[in-house]
Amino acid sequence: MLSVTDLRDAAADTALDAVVPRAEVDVSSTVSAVLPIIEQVRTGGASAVLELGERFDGVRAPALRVPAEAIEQALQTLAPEVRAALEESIRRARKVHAAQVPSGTEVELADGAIVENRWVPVDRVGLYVPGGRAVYPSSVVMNVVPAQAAGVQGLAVASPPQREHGGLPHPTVLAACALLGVDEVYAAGGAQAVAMLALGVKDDDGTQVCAPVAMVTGPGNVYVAAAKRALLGRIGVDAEAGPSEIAVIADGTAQAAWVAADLISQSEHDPLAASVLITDSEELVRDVLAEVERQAPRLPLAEQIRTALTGPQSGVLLVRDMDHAVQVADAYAAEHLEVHTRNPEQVARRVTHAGAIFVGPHTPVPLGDYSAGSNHVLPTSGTARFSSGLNTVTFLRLQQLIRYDAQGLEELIDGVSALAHDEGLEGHGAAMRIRRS
Ligand SMILES: NC(=O)c1ccc[n+]([C@@H]2O[C@H](COP(=O)([O-])OP(=O)(O)OC[C@H]3O[C@@H](n4cnc5c(N)ncnc54)[C@H](O)[C@@H]3O)[C@@H](O)[C@H]2O)c1
Ligand SMILES: N[C@H](CO)Cc1c[nH]c[nH+]1
Ligand SMILES: [Zn+2]
Repeated sequence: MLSVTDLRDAAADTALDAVVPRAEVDVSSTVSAVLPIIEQVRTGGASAVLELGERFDGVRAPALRVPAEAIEQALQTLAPEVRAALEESIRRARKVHAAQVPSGTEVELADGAIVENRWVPVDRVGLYVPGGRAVYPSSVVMNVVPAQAAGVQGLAVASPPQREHGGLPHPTVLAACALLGVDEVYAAGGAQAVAMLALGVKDDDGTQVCAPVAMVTGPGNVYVAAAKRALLGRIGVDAEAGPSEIAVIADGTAQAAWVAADLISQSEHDPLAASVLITDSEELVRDVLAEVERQAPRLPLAEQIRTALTGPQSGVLLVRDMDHAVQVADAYAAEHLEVHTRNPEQVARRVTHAGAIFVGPHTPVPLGDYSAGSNHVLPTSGTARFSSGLNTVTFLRLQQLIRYDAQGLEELIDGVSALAHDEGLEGHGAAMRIRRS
């Protein structure tokens, strides 16, 4: 299923970012498809969101805002083993995200000259929880926990209406909200959900149904990522966390069956999901390909897995050695990178471009998808070169408080006047000198 590209003889000046596998359909090529949806929500409000749900999710939600009783009912009927697993995921995630809260600092630069750095949470955020091809209660945890750790006061969750559940979001999504103390939940998916959160929507009678948020975070398919990009500026967004990706760096010591299972795991998310093996071992390539053929057809989502693994975004890259593997992995900048090598710690520390790195054979990506304590909302499509995964700081703004007294100011009046004069902005210098006693 996976095509093999041999990079061992590639010239030293080969542009690696041009040879790594990438999907043909990406966020930029999808923005034009979501603009009319955003416009429809802007002009049509809540009823437009419901209509779009009917069109894209095949069901009209009974109401956009999920009633409190439905959330409570979902918690009451949650299977005990799922509840216990969710509670453990929440417990671990809370510990990790609490440790990300930065402390403010106050710097005294001279007598009467202080700059304070303080972290302020975003007031109100919209958290997107996917629910098209699969449902993602785990994404409730991954969105809500860092937002709460940051101290965000207003949390609104949106997740697509489910036909099998009368147009409500999936009951485990609702139960996860209840466990985390979130009661503002909307039955809305895709670009229309992002637009609803960003712009706010009213009922036909003018009643506000969803108030606008300052920021939208969360993973989703390419339509969700495109809507976040289209609305950026009106709102803040987290990294582009689109169709899932896994890259595995492996050498001849790797267990082929485990590597194959992990490559398959991410490919079941989306036909656009990407699975990439980077190895210097021809023998491992042969064994992994055989394992993929053996394992994939046994899974319920076998057809989707085949589509993802045979797409241009997936493949095997045969490299010269582990140095070359690190260069290729950096060029690919995977959402998730697994390292299955003789010295996984050493190799992992050398890779700088990856949303998250899973070190060693006992740390598979699905562990991080649900319960490792790390966050699974991670940058895709090479954006790990400049973005982080969702974290507590995503929901914080660094604000500076500048406090100078007369003595502190006096020391800088001449310097600032000189700089202002040099920029041709004499009013700036004058505003300094007027304070000279
Ligand atoms: N990178 C990450 O951190 C991360 C984490 C979890 C999940 N994911 C990804 O999230 C995605 C979840 O996708 P999903 O589809 O299951 O759920 P989703 O909720 O992201 O998307 C479903 C919505 O897509 C919209 N949609 C579908 N077809 C459309 C069309 N033709 N035009 C306009 N809108 C359309 C619909 O409005 C629907 O509600 C997967 O790609 C998965 O890999 C990524
Ligand atoms: N692998 C996804 C991130 O790309 C997260 C997830 C949730 N559930 C299963 N997997
Ligand atoms: Zn996953």
